[in-house]
Amino acid sequence: MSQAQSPEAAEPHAPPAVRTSSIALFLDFDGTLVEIAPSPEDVRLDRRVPGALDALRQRLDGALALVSGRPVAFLDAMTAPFRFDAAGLHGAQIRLGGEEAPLAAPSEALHVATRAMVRFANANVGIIVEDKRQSVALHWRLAPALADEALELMERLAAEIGPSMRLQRGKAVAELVPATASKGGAIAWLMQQQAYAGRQPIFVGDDITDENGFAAVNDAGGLSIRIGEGQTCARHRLASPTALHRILLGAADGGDLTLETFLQN
Ligand SMILES: O=P(O)(O)OC[C@H]1O[C@H](O[C@H]2O[C@H](CO)[C@@H](O)[C@H](O)[C@H]2O)[C@H](O)[C@@H](O)[C@@H]1O
Repeated sequence: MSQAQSPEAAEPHAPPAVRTSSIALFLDFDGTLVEIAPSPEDVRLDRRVPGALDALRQRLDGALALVSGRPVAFLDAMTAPFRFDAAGLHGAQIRLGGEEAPLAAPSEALHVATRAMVRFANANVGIIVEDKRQSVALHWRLAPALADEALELMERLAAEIGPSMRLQRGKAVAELVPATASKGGAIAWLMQQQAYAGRQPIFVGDDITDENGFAAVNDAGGLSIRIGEGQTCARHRLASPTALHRILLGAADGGDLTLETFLQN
């Protein structure tokens, strides 16, 4: 793994000291556990990974969570038959120990915005609307020439909705997300809960949506790891989801599970 370069992390960072048993592991999904695919429903998770995550969760006494822009139900479908602690919808939805706080119903303003997004998608081949109820995404990966127009639409819709929602950019996507939700906030909250408290967090992500998660683990003295290229405040990098799978499968198979395990790849 290489050291990441960023404005705030230009110097190489030594890994923080850590006890073997004291890790809390947070994993993003798209671009991290699975390769980016042409459209949201095309992703495939290596079938060895769910079982490996379950084994790791046991080794970590439960301190393992998925932190994603996807709904928790989607993550469950991907990792079946296992269900993990999860922060879905960029932190708007949290399930801990099987318990999930109820989500507020989406607002009428979000419905209005969703209809505008659907009209835009119907008029433009390759544009996809992903309606996750409390959060709605507009994808242009299959219509890259429409990126500027799609983003302008999303900026306008976010402004029309007002302060209850914020615009979250991602890889060939922009989403309307509840304004109070963030991956960093979700990780910080989980770190205060019994299974996680007192451990050193590791967060692996790949995207602009993961940056405040990286910042949260940096603040907590943990390990931030970005998959792939791009400016980041993560302090370390891995090349690909496959490189992460190697680490997870090796650790699940009884290999080392320390901060160094993540840094030696
Ligand atoms: O937080 P994540 O787990 O990384 O989720 C972020 C968004 O990922 C998905 O979109 C991205 O992946 C798609 C499948 O590879 C790809 O087609 C798309 O271009 C990417 O932006 C997902 O569809 C979104 O709901 C997530 O918020």
